[in-house]
Amino acid sequence: MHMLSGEDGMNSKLHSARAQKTHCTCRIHIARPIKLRETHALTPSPTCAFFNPPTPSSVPSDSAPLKFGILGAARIAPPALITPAKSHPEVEVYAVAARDINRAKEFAEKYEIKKWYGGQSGYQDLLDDREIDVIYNPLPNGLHYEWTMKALAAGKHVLLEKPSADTAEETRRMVELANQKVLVLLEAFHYRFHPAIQRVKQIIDSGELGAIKEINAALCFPKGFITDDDIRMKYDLGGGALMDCGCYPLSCVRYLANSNPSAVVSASAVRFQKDARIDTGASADLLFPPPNPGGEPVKATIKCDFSVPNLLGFIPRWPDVAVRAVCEQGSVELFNFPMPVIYHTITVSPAGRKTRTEKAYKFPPSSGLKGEEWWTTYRYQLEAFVDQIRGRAPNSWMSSEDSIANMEWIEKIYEANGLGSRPQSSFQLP
Ligand SMILES: NC(=O)C1=CN([C@@H]2O[C@H](COP(=O)(O)OP(=O)(O)OC[C@H]3O[C@@H](n4cnc5c(N)ncnc54)[C@H](OP(=O)(O)O)[C@@H]3O)[C@@H](O)[C@H]2O)C=CC1
Ligand SMILES: O=C1OC[C@@H](O)[C@H](O)[C@H]1O
Repeated sequence: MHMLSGEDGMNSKLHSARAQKTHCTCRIHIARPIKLRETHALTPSPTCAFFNPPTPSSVPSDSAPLKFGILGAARIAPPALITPAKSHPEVEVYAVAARDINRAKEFAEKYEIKKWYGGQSGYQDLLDDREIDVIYNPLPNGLHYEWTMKALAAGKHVLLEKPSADTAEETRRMVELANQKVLVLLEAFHYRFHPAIQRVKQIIDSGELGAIKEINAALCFPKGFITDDDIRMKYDLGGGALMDCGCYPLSCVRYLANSNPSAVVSASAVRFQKDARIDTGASADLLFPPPNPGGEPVKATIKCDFSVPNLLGFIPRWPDVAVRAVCEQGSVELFNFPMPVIYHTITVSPAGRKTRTEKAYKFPPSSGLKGEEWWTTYRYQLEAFVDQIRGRAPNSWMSSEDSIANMEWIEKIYEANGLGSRPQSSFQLP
């Protein structure tokens, strides 16, 4: 079956041409081509990116693929690791562990993973598997610390889901152990690795729009997306909207401001009816140091929500998933900073000049940076992670200090909104 939902023949041809260019083996293209005013790239097919990426025709013979083991049959594992791994010649998703052996087996069979572990000792058995080089940790936030510490202690590199832990102290300890063991530990803030957010940062840093004055970022989901029994609603597992989706806008404003905040000006939260320690939505006003000596502090607002109600109860709202920076001589906005491969727009409005729209699915050829237009944020992230393990220079990197600082400010916002930090793990390495 070859199904195209493009609006006209011209767009269909563009899609076919792209499929050939990237040697994409996808058979179903559901992306709706977009009419662009000024583009740097065409819109890739999310189907190709998320479900059926091209597979490499040859594997480099100089080094065996890194074998990854997954802790938990988590929903995020397929888009964040299993699918991106298919197009990475140096990655093999080799094993999975789940608390229930049948679940582990089912997951392994579904995703063609060679080995599975289960039962009470399943997670530890996976860590003890000497074949495994790297652990992907997509456990609930409240278990990130314990299982990352155990994985590092077992000598494995770790790709750790966001937010890195429940507290900054936990993140600090994981970073210390990784450094001590000379292992790579990366918090999976995938959006950072994509050209779209990096292009926005480049525009700001270039000074084209003058000094930055204000940044606003949001990540809000429609009501019903997160159910009451989800790990995100459980305090003991490190739940809460600020932890889950608020950590992105926070990370994003810190990234674009090139610094950490200097203060939380105000913070509020909507509390979950069944557990007042859980926020189903949160927002905070932050201040950042002035970009220039003697200048004004930069103002920032972050917002997250698990349950944005539909209009009139049934009409979904336009998703609030944008970051916008207002500078002295104009503004720049990136719509859909967390999932840019599906669709994104960078709108640059220089004061007194024409607004332009950019797209950035791939780095410009002159940069020498790696990537394909269909690469998801996760695929870019995996490339960088493997490069770092292999001792090659990645396209870009997110430092451990950055992860620690994000947790510090999550805690400061929870302190300011009255909910308090998530519980620190009592786990200690033997
Ligand atoms: N980078 C991204 O885009 C995203 C990141 N995430 C992050 O990934 C992590 C997992 O999220 P998600 O995949 O949605 O969650 P899931 O609930 O689908 O997966 C969590 C896994 O944790 C395991 N687990 C172990 N102990 C418990 C416990 N006490 N209660 C519940 N589950 C337990 C379960 O594994 P088992 O199979 O052993 O039962 C389960 O598969 C979170 O940290 C989240 O923030 C989530 C979504 C997107
Ligand atoms: O990391 C995330 O990004 C996407 C959301 O669906 C999810 O709640 C969050 O964990």
